[in-house]
Amino acid sequence: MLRAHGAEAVREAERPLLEAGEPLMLRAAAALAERAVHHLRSAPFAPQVLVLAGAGSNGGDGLHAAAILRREHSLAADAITAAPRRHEEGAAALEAAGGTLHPLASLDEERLAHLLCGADLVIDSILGIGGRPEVPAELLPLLEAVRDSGVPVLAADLPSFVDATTGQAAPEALPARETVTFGAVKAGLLLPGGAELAGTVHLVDLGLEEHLPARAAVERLEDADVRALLPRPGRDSTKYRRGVVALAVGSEQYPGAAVLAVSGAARTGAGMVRCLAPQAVLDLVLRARPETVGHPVGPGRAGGRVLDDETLARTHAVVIGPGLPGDDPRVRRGVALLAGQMDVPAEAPRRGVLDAGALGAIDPGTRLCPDVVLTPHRGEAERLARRLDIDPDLPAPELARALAAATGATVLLKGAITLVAPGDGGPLRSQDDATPQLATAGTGDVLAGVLGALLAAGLPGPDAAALAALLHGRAGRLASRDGLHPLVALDVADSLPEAIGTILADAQDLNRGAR
Ligand SMILES: NC(=O)C1=CN([C@@H]2O[C@H](COP(=O)(O)OP(=O)(O)OC[C@H]3O[C@@H](n4cnc5c(N)ncnc54)[C@H](O)[C@@H]3O)[C@@H](O)[C@H]2O)[C@@H](O)CC1
Ligand SMILES: Nc1ncnc2c1ncn2[C@@H]1O[C@H](COP(=O)(O)OP(=O)(O)O)[C@@H](O)[C@H]1O
Ligand SMILES: [K+]
Repeated sequence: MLRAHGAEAVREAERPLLEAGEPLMLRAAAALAERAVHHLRSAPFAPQVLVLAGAGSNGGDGLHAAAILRREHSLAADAITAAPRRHEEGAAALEAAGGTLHPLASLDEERLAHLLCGADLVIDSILGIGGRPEVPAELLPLLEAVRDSGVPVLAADLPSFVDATTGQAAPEALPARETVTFGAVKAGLLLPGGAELAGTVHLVDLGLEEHLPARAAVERLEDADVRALLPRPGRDSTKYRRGVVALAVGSEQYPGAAVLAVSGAARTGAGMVRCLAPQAVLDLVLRARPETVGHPVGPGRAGGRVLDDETLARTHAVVIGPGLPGDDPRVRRGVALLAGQMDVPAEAPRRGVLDAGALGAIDPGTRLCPDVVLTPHRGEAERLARRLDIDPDLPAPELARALAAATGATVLLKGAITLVAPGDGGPLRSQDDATPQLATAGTGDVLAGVLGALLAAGLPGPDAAALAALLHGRAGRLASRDGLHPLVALDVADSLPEAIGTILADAQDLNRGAR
């Protein structure tokens, strides 16, 4: 699991080390220089490095790195000082190593273009964790020139003009090929804004770990977490023990959503998938997925329960919403079931997914638990926020958190980066596994099914949600050959087994699973 921290937590963790006289900046600079050398390994003869240096400690990192590149790697490294002041110690080190510092104010357009023309790598060390997401006017031409030059950028600690805690970024901030981050991954590198600019994140150990708070600000599941979390069938498994998921999905208007959600659940390894839908929808579902257990709903049954007590007691999670109009009786009943407002046996499921049409049934009085996951995209999240008297314009992390706090449910906010705000107030999860090819109708229905299967298997809501986002994203990447070609939603469901298998096989511990 990747654990990221905000600026304050990092400063607090650094404090005791700095007080003990640990040379943190020199360690950071050495690591930065090493990564620069790595990036220049296939550069032409006598490559040149240009450091953009601010006046704070981030500038110090860049200037010391340039000095190390000169002293220890005999590379031509010079700097542009991007603030009226400069980091004096770093500047002295670079000058002592024979480097040149060009004050930005002394460079006209032509001279700047000339410097960039000769550069093989730019190190962005204008601002680090002290940075705010606004670019001063005098720096705009510099950033534009670097961007236009196409020279690869290595960011020191985090891309400049990104908020290390929230990820908010100035629109003019420079995208990096790699970010060499010091001591701890910064939360802003995993959140929308910063994540798009960071490139690959390379963490440098500065010995901060034991001083960081036990609780991260943002977490991200990685392959090893999938292997730890994903339940695998064993010799004593039965279809009931693996988890039974019931999906109230699909209507006359949107029958296909049922096929997609059911396929997502089945392909994730649910023990049994029940589908509660009108007969015409069930016919379609059964043609595509004959293993589905159908429960017809419709005229004459609209007021009554679809699953009897015994069946409900042997169902472990529900998915309500894909392909349902807001006034469908299954929505009202499903939300009431998950909110504990229905007269059902104690074993009836209180965990599940509320998606699409079901999100409209949540009002200020709805109290849910963290094992219920709401799965809005941005538009749905904003509509829900208005109904719950939450500012719909909040940045995504705050919006997800506010919706979770207001409902008690876990909120999975879909997007290029999918955020999960746990209903119990636990650390925000941020998953960046997807491809823009997933931006096509119906892929969200598949996600709801994946999540339903994981909840039915017994995973806690926040883990199930982050894991579903990861598996769905990976399946999307497989189905589109890493974003190369278009996909349709059913391709995503069909790629789930391979996505899962590839992650599990990578651990070479296949014999732990079923044989
Ligand atoms: N504290 C430590 O022990 C270590 C810090 N290190 C580096 O130090 C960095 C933090 O250094 P600083 O606290 O000096 O902060 P920065 O170097 O990030 O920023 C310097 C100052 O610039 C100003 N500023 C912020 N946003 C601005 C904007 N948009 N336009 C113009 N000016 C702006 C602020 O006054 C800020 O304090 C880290 O990111 C890391 O790179 C490393 O050397 C490792 C050790
Ligand atoms: N630009 C994008 N990059 C990566 N993933 C995306 C992008 N746009 C959408 N997605 C993903 O595609 C899915 C779309 O879901 P949703 O909007 O609910 O679609 P639908 O309602 O048509 O099923 C979500 O999982 C979302 O995270
Ligand atoms: K930086």
